[in-house]
Amino acid sequence: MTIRIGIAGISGRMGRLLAEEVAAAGALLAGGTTRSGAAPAGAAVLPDFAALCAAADVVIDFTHAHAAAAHAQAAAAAGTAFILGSSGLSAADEAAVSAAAGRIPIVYAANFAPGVNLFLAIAERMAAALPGAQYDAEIVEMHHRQKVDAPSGTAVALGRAVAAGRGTTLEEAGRESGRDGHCGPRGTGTIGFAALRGGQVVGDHTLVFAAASEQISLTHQSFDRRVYATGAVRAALWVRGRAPGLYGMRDVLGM
Ligand SMILES: NC(=O)C1=CN([C@@H]2O[C@H](COP(=O)(O)OP(=O)(O)OC[C@H]3O[C@@H](n4cnc5c(N)ncnc54)[C@H](OP(=O)(O)O)[C@@H]3O)[C@@H](O)[C@H]2O)C=CC1
Ligand SMILES: O=C(O)C1=N[C@H](C(=O)O)C[C@H](O)C1
Repeated sequence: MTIRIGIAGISGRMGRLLAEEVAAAGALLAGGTTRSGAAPAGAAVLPDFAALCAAADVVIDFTHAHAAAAHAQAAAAAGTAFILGSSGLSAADEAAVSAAAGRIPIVYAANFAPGVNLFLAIAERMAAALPGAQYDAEIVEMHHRQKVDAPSGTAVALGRAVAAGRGTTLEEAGRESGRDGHCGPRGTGTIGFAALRGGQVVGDHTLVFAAASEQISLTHQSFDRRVYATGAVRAALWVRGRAPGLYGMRDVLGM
């Protein structure tokens, strides 16, 4: 049976592209939700997120962190698989998403681009080989001027990958961000973040390992946010029929 895919926030930058990619994949666009914008022509607008879940086999959500927990709970109540791309979730939001994944399959990814997911795997391996006592890990990201959260979800995921490679967590290693004024020297083993905003940059991420006598950097750049939409629709096709659980894009890609 043709898969029915619903899109939360269908009038947003990602929502519009997702609607196009659902059609391009030969899936059925079950409709979308929007509070203020105009939905793409031909897309049914559902009154709320619960109605969207009732109309769809899988719902894709690229809206806002503040909606993530409630959306995951509503998807679980409806038994609808859930693809979550929103960034900037708090620890409590992520705990609610994990709890919902006890009842439905959820794919939650900071970034749905294949190259970024390879970057995350490489970051973990690099960090394992470059100890924090000698190599300072710094993550620099740049995005369009409309982005509302910082650092980006992808930057945080890179920080988590570095920490995992060093056998710790980002919380234990410590985050350094927003350096300004007399902020003191850098902490050994911490992970630094810097966020740039401007123009219409789709998404640039650089991971730097800087030591006393050498430095290595790895950069990923997205030139078209359609890469995220294609990845999210791929995840939606993959997730149907899966057992409940919290999956990542690396599961979808078989990495
Ligand atoms: N994981 C990934 O690969 C990617 C993640 N993202 C993330 O996706 C999210 C959306 O990005 P983008 O499309 O650029 O943003 P936009 O602001 O263009 O779109 C978001 C849409 O969500 C709706 N929305 C906003 N807040 C809420 C809310 N509290 N509840 C319900 N709906 C809401 C708005 O529509 P309306 O007002 O009509 O309801 C809006 O149109 C961001 O968190 C971004 O970081 C973006 C790209 C890739
Ligand atoms: O808001 C965006 O645009 C993006 N958000 C995601 C993030 O926060 O990492 C993914 C991508 O970088 C684009």
